[in-house]
Amino acid sequence: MDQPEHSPAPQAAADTERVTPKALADAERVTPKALADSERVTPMMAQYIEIKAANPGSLLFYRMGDFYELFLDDAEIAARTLGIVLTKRGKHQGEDIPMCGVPVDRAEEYLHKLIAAGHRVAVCEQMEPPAEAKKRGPKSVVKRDVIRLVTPGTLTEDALLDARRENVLASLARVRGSGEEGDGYVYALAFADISTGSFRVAETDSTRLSADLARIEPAELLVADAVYEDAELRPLWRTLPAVTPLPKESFDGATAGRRIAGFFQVATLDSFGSFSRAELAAAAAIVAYIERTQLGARPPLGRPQREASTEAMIIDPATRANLEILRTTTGERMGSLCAAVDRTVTSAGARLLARRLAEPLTDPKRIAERLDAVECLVEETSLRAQLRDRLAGVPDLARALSRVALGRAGPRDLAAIGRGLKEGAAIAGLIADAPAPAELQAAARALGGVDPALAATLTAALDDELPLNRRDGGFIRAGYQDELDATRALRDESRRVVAALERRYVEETGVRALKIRHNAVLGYFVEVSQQNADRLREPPFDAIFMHRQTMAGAMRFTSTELAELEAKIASAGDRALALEQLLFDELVAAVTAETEAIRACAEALAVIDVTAGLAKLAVDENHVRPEVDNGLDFRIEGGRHPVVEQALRRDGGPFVANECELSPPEGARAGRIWLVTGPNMAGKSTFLRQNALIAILAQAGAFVPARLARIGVVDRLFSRVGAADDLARGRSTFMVEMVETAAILNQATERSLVILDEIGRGTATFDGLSIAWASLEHLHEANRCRGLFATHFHELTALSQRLPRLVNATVKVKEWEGEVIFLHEVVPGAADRSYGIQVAKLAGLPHAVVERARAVLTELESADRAAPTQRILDDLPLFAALNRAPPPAAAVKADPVAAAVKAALAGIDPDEMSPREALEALYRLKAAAKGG
Ligand SMILES: Nc1ncnc2c1ncn2[C@@H]1O[C@H](COP(=O)(O)OP(=O)(O)OP(=O)(O)O)[C@@H](O)[C@H]1O
Repeated sequence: MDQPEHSPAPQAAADTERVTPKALADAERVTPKALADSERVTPMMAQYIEIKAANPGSLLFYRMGDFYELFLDDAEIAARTLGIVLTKRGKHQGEDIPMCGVPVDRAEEYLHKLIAAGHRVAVCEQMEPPAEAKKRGPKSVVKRDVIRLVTPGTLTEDALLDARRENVLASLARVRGSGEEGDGYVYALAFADISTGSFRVAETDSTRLSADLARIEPAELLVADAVYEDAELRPLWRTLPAVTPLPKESFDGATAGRRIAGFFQVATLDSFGSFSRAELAAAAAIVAYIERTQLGARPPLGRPQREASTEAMIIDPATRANLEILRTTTGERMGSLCAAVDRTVTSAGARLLARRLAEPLTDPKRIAERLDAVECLVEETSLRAQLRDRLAGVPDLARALSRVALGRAGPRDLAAIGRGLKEGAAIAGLIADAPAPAELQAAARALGGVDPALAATLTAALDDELPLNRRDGGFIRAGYQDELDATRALRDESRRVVAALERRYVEETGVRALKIRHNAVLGYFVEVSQQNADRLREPPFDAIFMHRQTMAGAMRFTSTELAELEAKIASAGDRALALEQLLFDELVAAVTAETEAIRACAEALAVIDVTAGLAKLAVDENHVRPEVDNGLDFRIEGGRHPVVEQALRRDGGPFVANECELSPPEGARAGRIWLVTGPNMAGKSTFLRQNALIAILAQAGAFVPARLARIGVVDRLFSRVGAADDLARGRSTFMVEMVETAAILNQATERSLVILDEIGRGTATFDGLSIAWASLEHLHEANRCRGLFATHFHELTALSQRLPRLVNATVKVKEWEGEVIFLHEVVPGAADRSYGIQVAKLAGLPHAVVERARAVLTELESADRAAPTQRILDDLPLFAALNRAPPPAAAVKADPVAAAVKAALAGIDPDEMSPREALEALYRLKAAAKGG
């Protein structure tokens, strides 16, 4: 059948309804009512202005026919961001009105670009057909309303989302606290992903706020106006993609509980567990914002889960960036820890894995539960393979469910839920037959929580090939409903009757080129060429055919018979479509009734996918189960860097495994610090990072790239590796380095793991050496943390004489015919030189520069480099600055000089000495103090 020849002209309305530029520009300043009353404003513009003013801060997508139009500033912003043509729509008082438009069927693509560029968009739809408006009079405008605010944190469409990344909306509440700590405020974060339904709350404080935000990675953060304006916090906003200030009422503690209860349709929050005032305020702000942006539609949010502040390993933003946990420093997934260990086969699995890596656990019991599950699937090879096979066919249940709940679903979303539930049931069966540990059993139970009849109904109701939109119809399977089948048969039969009628007319008139066609304006009509038209206008045919339209070269007619047939076809087609819409609503209702159970099912599938993926990784990459307990050990044997190892393998090179022992020495109550020296390019940074990554993997519940790993839970992980400017915050490279070092020295505890790479490098040698020296002493004596400290200041190795838990380690190299060969092997001891010049030569520095550098180095080395170090060690114990008790007795005992002086003093009795004997004793003491 022919398509309609043209659709109603989308621009027609704009042509007739003139826009007043000044009025539009004033839209946010002048009351809409006043403007609407003004005679300069057409009814359409009055409507536009009113809607624009009601949605400040958003670009307005104003629906006109097949386009969303933008006007004035909105148009200029959109045209610039989207790279589309900016046109003009009329003039007023000499001013042009800028305008641009995007076609409705490509709106998602443009929305995506605008949101990614940090804008928010109010989508304004026509709420009635234009014909309806006409009935109210020629000047009436089509009713329009904003049906949704699209913001970075409230997206649900697949086209707008990254399948493998969560899209988190967070809110930060601040209330006055009673405690003296920090800045006197209590903070809480609430964070939800409305595309999947997760919803959590956690308390935080001013010192760990940035670490928590880095962990949560919100796409959009909501804060109260006053918090937004806080000068102390402002720099933090710049690190986030979008921050939305809201009036303080959104965070009002008095109404928070009621608002949350209202959203979840419960009378009280008692069954939700207990929440602090700040937590309630944060959760209420999220709920209110969702209601505002979704205009009443309710996404399938789970009840807010409360997180204890000690639940996750704290990792500050700099450490996350340095260790490239979810993304590399250049922002790509490829090359990150997450990409290297991800073997999941579903996007929900990939999202959960990223979340687990972003927040490793600190409770050995929960870590062991995850590890038990991974271990089970490491051993059960065939179960693992079967699970992964099944999982590969599981669609993104959570996101489909969210669209269903928000009324944005198409037939494919419903089918995805049906398919997901069916696969889920099969997966639950596989696990039930296996000796599965608690975590997998719990997941299998969740999979069994959905009524199997739902999946059966969805499969029976929905066709195999489905249209994208419900309004297109044609998605209900034949045989599902008798009434629909009968109506469709009538519709299709009628079409055959049209074809038969056409054949009959051809025979009766003898006009072979006669056609029955269809368009939106005329409906069905008979069309013949101009030459044949006269035949139909003569008796006897003029009694049958009535002239409708003359075209260039063709003439159109209708007949009573055709009109009757048309009515029958149209009504059957409409009725079939209407029946399908009813059935669609019924299916939506059936799915919505099971929201909680389906969400639990989606989560369980993600858990199984992550577990099976980690098991596959462990087998493929030869990872082992780490032992994680509440002690202070950190012993890694045969440790490897998961990312570098895989990269080297691609290039055909072997990775050299290394040991790391930071456990407390016999009798000590704090762990060790390794001082790693070694030539450039030897592998110091790789070694440092690999141990941090092993800690993250172990506490996330994954097997680790090592032969053995025993780890006492790490509460906070710090790393200062490499240096980068933070020009946005006005900090130089060295300043950034010092700010990060300060945070470590102020916050690291005995339970922490600290990775410091070449601190003090960014300033003059002696300044740098002194800072590195004092920092190392502080870490050892005050923080007492486990740590790895890589440096090119060889002078620091002398400190191990004085600091009992400091161990020197170096990365081995071989020198051969003046060239340096990297062995990448970490061994006890100190490096004697840097081989910087050899590395520079390898890098292709001009020959003349290399030779000159060698000469300068020889000069410099002839000066005695050890002397100043020895003096600091002997005469200036920097720990005195710590204002703490003297070094422990063990340290004194270990120092032969101190022991000799002590022994000499013990043999002296001043009351029994002559002046000469006293003078001799003094000389002996002086000699002993010099180590002589
Ligand atoms: N254990 C290892 N086995 C094999 N190759 C390694 C190993 N460790 C490092 N490498 C290789 O050596 C390169 C240099 O490593 P890395 O950057 O860690 O050196 P570095 O000692 O920190 O150097 P610099 O002091 O110049 O910063 C890496 O890119 C990697 O390819």
